[in-house]
Amino acid sequence: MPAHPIREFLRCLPKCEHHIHLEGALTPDVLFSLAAKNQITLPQNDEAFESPTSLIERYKRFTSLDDFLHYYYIGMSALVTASDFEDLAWDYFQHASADGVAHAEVFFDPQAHTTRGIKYTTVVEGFGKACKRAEKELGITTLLTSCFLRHLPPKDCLEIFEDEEVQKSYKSGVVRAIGLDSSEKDFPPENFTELYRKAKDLGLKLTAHAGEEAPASYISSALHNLGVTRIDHGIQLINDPQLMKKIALDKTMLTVCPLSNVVLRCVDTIKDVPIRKLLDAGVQFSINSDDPAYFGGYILDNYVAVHEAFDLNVKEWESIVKAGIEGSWCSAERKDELLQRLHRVLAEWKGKI
Ligand SMILES: Nc1ncnc2[nH]cnc12
Ligand SMILES: [Zn+2]
Repeated sequence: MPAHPIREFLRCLPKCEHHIHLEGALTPDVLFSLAAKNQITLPQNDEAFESPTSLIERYKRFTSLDDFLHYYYIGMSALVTASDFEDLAWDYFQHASADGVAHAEVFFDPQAHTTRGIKYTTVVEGFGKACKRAEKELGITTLLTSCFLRHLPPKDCLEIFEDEEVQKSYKSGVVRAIGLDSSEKDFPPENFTELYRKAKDLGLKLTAHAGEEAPASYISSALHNLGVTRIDHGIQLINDPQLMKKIALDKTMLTVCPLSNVVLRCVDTIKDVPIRKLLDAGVQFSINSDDPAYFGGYILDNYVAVHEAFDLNVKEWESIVKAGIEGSWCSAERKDELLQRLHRVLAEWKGKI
């Protein structure tokens, strides 16, 4: 028997990760070494940037989503070359593989790089190479999602969406989905209706962060005005029972990020993440890491934290992992393969936990 049987059981489950910002996998150590290599000056008037250790300490004291985003955008300014992006994503995929991730749908923020003079093609070349390598060497199927920064003017988002290289990446299938992220309050989904209409016309998959800090009305707006088929975070859904019923009925998946919600103070403790309420209401959701280098854990740490807080039984874990597989944007064959793998793992663990 392994020393930590529950952790090992959760590791063995064929997990799908749907909510991980690749830039959020940039650890303080890598951030400092890239900044030195690329001659990027980190803020000198903020003592958090004295060393990787002081940065880690600062990450323990985030007060809100915006407080985190301030550090997130500074951190990613150290990324310059295609190989910086590739190494970052490869580091994430290795962690994901060690945690038993079978399929990973990963976000990146093009505008956070193009607005500081990095070419979109550089970013996509690096991330794309790491995705291919993860498929080949780790057996993880992948999907790249380009997120738009909602704190920027919608016309800027449209402009980058229409850029020739960006369009090429969609049409070639290197990037297959769009998302909406960054500061949430005061930047409602309906501002991006035209962008999402155009993305839908291209056949891209659609998701958006909604109901992380802002109210459940952001979730209904993302569904109705943007036509998304998935909601990132969505924890405020529990404040709108009618909408919760509809989301359960439609099998719209939420990508819940428990450690993130605690660190960014959307909830007080993991026990306040509405896992039990979502399960009881029959809402489909997956469990994800969001920004693992900033929130103290990768996907398995999130699974373990949920297990410790809610003491879920095997049936409940089966339904969560199954929802993640069924809600993934991979092929029907891949879903079947993962469902079969899930059944094998459950059979192997029967009676052991
Ligand atoms: N949790 C989060 N919410 C919104 N935007 C983000 N970008 C990276 N992490 C994010
Ligand atoms: Zn996120």
